[in-house]
Amino acid sequence: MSKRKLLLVGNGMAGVRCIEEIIKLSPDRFEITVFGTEPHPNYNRIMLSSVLQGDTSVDDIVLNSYEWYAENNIRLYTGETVITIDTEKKIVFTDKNRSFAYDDLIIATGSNPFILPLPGADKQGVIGFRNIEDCETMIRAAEKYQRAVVIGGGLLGLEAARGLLNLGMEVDVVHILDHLMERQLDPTASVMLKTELEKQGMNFLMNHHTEAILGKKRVEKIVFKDGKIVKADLVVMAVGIKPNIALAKASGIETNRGIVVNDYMETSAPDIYSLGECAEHREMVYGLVAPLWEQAKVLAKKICDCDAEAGYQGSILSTKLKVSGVNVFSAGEFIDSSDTKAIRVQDDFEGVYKKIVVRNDKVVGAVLFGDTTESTKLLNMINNGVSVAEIEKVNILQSTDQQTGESIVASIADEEIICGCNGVSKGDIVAAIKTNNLSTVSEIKDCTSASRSCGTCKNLVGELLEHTLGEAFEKTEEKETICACTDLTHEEVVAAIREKGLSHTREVMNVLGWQTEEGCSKCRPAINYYLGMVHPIDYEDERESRFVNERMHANIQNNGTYSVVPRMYGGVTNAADLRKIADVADKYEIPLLKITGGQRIDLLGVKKEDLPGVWKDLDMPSGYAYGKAIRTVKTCVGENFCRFGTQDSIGLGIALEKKFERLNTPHKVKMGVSACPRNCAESSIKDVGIIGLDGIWEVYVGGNGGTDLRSAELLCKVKTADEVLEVVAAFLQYYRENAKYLERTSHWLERVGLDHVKAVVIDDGTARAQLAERMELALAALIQDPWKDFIKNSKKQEELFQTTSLQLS
Ligand SMILES: Cc1cc2nc3c(=O)[nH]c(=O)nc-3n(C[C@H](O)[C@H](O)[C@H](O)COP(=O)(O)OP(=O)(O)OC[C@H]3O[C@@H](n4cnc5c(N)ncnc54)[C@H](O)[C@@H]3O)c2cc1C
Ligand SMILES: NC(=O)c1ccc[n+]([C@@H]2O[C@H](COP(=O)([O-])OP(=O)(O)OC[C@H]3O[C@@H](n4cnc5c(N)ncnc54)[C@H](O)[C@@H]3O)[C@@H](O)[C@H]2O)c1
Ligand code: SF4
Ligand code: FES
Repeated sequence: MSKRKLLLVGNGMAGVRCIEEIIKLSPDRFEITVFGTEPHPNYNRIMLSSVLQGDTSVDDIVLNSYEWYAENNIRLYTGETVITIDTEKKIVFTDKNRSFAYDDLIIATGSNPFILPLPGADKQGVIGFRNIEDCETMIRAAEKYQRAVVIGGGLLGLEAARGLLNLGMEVDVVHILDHLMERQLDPTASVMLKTELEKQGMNFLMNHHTEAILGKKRVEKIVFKDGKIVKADLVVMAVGIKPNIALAKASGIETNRGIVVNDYMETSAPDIYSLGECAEHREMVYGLVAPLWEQAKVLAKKICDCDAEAGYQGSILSTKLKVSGVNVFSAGEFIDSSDTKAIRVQDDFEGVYKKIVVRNDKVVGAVLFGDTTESTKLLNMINNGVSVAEIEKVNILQSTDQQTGESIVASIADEEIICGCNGVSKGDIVAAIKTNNLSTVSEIKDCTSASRSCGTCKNLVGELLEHTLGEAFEKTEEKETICACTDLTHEEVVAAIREKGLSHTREVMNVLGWQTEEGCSKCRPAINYYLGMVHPIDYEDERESRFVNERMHANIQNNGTYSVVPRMYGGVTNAADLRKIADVADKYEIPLLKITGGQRIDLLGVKKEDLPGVWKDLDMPSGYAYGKAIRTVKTCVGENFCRFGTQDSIGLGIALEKKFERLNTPHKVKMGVSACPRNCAESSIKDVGIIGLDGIWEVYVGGNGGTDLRSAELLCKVKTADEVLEVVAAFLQYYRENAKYLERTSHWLERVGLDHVKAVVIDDGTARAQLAERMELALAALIQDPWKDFIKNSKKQEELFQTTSLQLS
């Protein structure tokens, strides 16, 4: 039976979550294609506040990597916007003049920030806060400018303001009303919040109505209705959001504030569904993630023809402010009304305020400030309409452990939600712990998604783990296992491979009692690496256990094309190679040639089916730009041409690259060789960096120029290039044998310490010689260049391009 074509418009949190649910229910039912305007895979938008506040990086908030799409056979078009839908012919049209037919279509286009239509709102430096680009704009502005104004004292405005303060800016928050977060807090909590944030350095302009934004090209000042003026180098508008309904409207689908859907997320057009912030259900549009998870489950069941039961019934909203040092929670109806009664506890000494709102003996809303321990319990009471008639009212506001000495998790029912951000219940977590023998919070995160987003439920998840494991908890908590498929750590798996002589992946999994049949995308590449490292001569690399870029020998790009980087030893090229590259670029219409940071030429935008032809015509070795392997050796000009040069940096760089090329390592390894301390090859931020002085080479290790910037540390000084090669061989072999898979040299060195590495690699001559010997063995066993191997081997071509037949001319 041919698969139905499922198109998702909107590569964001709601849409992709729905695809995940669909794949769980019916993995082979659909041929899936996803379009996203943003040039990124799906990421955790919630965490942008944490990125801005410096608590995490953009790389760490990716929810579904490009590999995930490839592994699930999902065609992804990033940077491409669907502009209209022909609902009769069932075709979508994109801004790249392409059209795609569908059987089923999901619209999950989210929201746009509301930008106040003020004079001057189009000036440079006036932005919303919605995506990675906005976040990066703020980070860049903070490097150059001093004064930021955030308009809007809601959740987003306050989280943005905290981030800008962390970035060193002075921040004014302009709020139109008397009270901050009036949509979530009562006046008492709001005043306490303002006091706390003022202590943190935020300045508030309450009751201020912005009239205009002034400045030449860039914003310089803002003016208020009362004539007051404040200086501003950056203005962030956080005054609410508008559902993004442009596509639905342009396509004749019924819209109101959002895209109108029924309880099964069906729109007015046949086979078109909608969910997330763009959808309007029973006259409600939501601006938080919890409702989206419920909608995603219902829609996945509907679209897979499973019983979607009563459908989506709407959600009760709850929020937590993500500003460090401030605990604020709000849920349901938090303002008193004539038919409600409230229980309040206020402790001005401790800065704690708790209020619950009760109607007809049922909790219908709550506000907590200062101590939010009870948030999960209260949210579940609200969601489940629990009667409090028989409960001593004030006890509801006390931790269960204060009353009974027991952890709060004991009193939570199985169906109650522990992680609101990801919709994970206590029952889900307990079942995951028991079925998969989970022993850490991080394993629970991998397995269930609980604590994957804002992280405020982490403590509760930890308590639940402790409660579920009981006696066993202490013993296992600190252990960092490879993944949820096993209880074993990286070190234990490597030791077992050595001791038991295990020689292939299946054997490792069977003998070591893996809890899943096929392993997962974390353990399979790791086992494959460890087997190759332990048995360099006999082990046959398992291509299917490698990440998609390594399987393809090229880097997949955000539009589904590939980038190809040929090797240029030491960053040195010649006229013949440049001519070949130019001819290949012309022949295959390669849209972009770019010099990389490692001094190589990157051919970007190569079509998958052109890869073999490109490799054949280039007739150059692979630069391994896609591999967990030795990447580039960057060199400076050195003594041959530079007047400061003391040594032959190019010669040494080429020798290093030729010696170690194609070597598999736990993570990528970059090197640099400079011929004087001016360090033009940036040796001090390389995994291995060499700096030449008169008659001496200094060898530095553990540097990193990426997200976790780290200076390399001096390992040793040697006199000759041969000694450099020997020391580097010993260092790399020690790293290969002892680091965890996917651990960069910088993290590994921080974990084990430079002194330890020096003691083995430098001070102990015997150990160094043995390491260098084992390195020689590994180098001798290296396969030939993968591109050359590939163009000669038709079986490999078939495997690689299962669906595309290739003719090599
Ligand atoms: C900084 C910040 C912090 C937040 N913190 C929290 C929090 O702590 N808790 C919480 O519950 N919620 C929070 N939210 C809200 C939460 O992120 C959203 O509710 C959620 O992302 C909505 O998901 P969505 O898929 O509906 O929309 P989005 O995640 O916005 O995804 C929609 C995607 O569709 C794309 N798109 C739009 N039109 C088209 C088109 N025509 N063609 C192709 N692609 C298109 C958009 O570019 C976008 O990438 C926060 C939001 C922000 C901005
Ligand atoms: N922690 C979280 O849960 C979290 C964090 C960030 C964003 N979000 C979500 O993202 C969305 C956007 O957040 P938001 O804070 O922009 O929306 P919001 O609607 O919650 O708050 C906007 C605030 O701006 C104020 N405002 C409106 N017009 C104004 C004006 N002219 N001048 C000054 N103030 C004005 C409003 O009074 C309101 O308090 C919301 O759906 C929110 O729930 C949630
Ligand atoms: S590092 Fe020194 S020798 Fe090398 S190019 Fe720069 S200045 Fe010249
Ligand atoms: S509540 Fe936010 S990650 Fe769990």
